[in-house]
Amino acid sequence: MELTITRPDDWHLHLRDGDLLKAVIPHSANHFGRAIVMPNVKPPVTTTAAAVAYRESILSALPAGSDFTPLMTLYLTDTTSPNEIKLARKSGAVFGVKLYPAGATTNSQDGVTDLFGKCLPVLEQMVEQNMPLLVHGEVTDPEVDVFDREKVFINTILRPLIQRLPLLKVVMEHITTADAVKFVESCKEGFVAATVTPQHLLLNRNSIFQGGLQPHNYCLPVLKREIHRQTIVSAVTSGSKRFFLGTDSAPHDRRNKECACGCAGIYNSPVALSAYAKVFEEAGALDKLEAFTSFNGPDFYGLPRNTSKITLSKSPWKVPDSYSFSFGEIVPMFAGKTLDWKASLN
Ligand SMILES: NC(=O)N[C@@H](CC(=O)O)C(=O)O
Ligand SMILES: [Zn+2]
Ligand SMILES: [Zn+2]
Repeated sequence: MELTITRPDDWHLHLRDGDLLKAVIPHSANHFGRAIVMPNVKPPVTTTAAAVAYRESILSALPAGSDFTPLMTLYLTDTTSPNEIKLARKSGAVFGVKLYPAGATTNSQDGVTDLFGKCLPVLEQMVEQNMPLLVHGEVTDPEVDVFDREKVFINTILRPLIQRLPLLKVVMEHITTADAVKFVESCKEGFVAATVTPQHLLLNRNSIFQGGLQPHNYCLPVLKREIHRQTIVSAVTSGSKRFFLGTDSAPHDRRNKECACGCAGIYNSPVALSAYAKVFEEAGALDKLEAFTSFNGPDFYGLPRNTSKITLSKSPWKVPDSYSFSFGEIVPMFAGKTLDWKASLN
């Protein structure tokens, strides 16, 4: 069986920098036309100038002949100025501003401590400039159970934010709960949308503990109960325009995953399209796959859809146990497993 679809984009991607960037970028460039590149590198990309420089380094790390296009983002801080948003829009290189609640996830320590107290003028300028806010939607209060952090974030931050700024475009990144699905579906279409990762469509929280601790299935927001996974699958395969592909592919060196205090993040770029195809096939919704992978994202961002194509074929392939580089190793999602669908650019 073969399926030819418009080339997908990845609306949530961590490309890192330096050697790691060079190591992982071919896996994205092989399949995706564009990607929204997350700004949580060290130091974080907090200015337009830094975003433009980061973009240059991504372009120079690309394999020869690749036409992959990085879409840059700014890392919102307590001190980001409204003028920075104007500069971002003017640059033509920046397509979103990322909200990391301080301490919520990898390299979020410079993130926002008080969104309403510190960032309202910036958010108002984002409405003005039609600049989307991309949200890591979890509260950081240590009193809140780690499995409830997304739900509490929706109720205490997101809902009030949208009431206050109904014209702000918001992408709830990497949604993990039925609460998030319900919330996104309750908002005005075209203003609030969500990205969905392969892991939150195919795995539930059992997979973190199956047969012993599985660090390579640990990401944030952490995997949830099966009922949440099923609700997200239904939403995504329903054909709704509010949900689109964002892998959240987040490479970490094996040594930083398999240790006493392992990093959060799943490296899924090499397997993402195979994984999404499996989800839509199992739901009997392969006819809805292309909208999710290739239409809903650009439509939301107001960008043209890609014109080139990719073919997904039912030809089983074995995912490598790991990818080795001079500096270390990265273990991908579904390492060592055989996947049914294979993607290749036309
Ligand atoms: N998703 C993750 O578990 N990790 C991401 C950060 C993020 O997207 O929250 C990373 O940068 O490693
Ligand atoms: Zn995140
Ligand atoms: Zn991410």
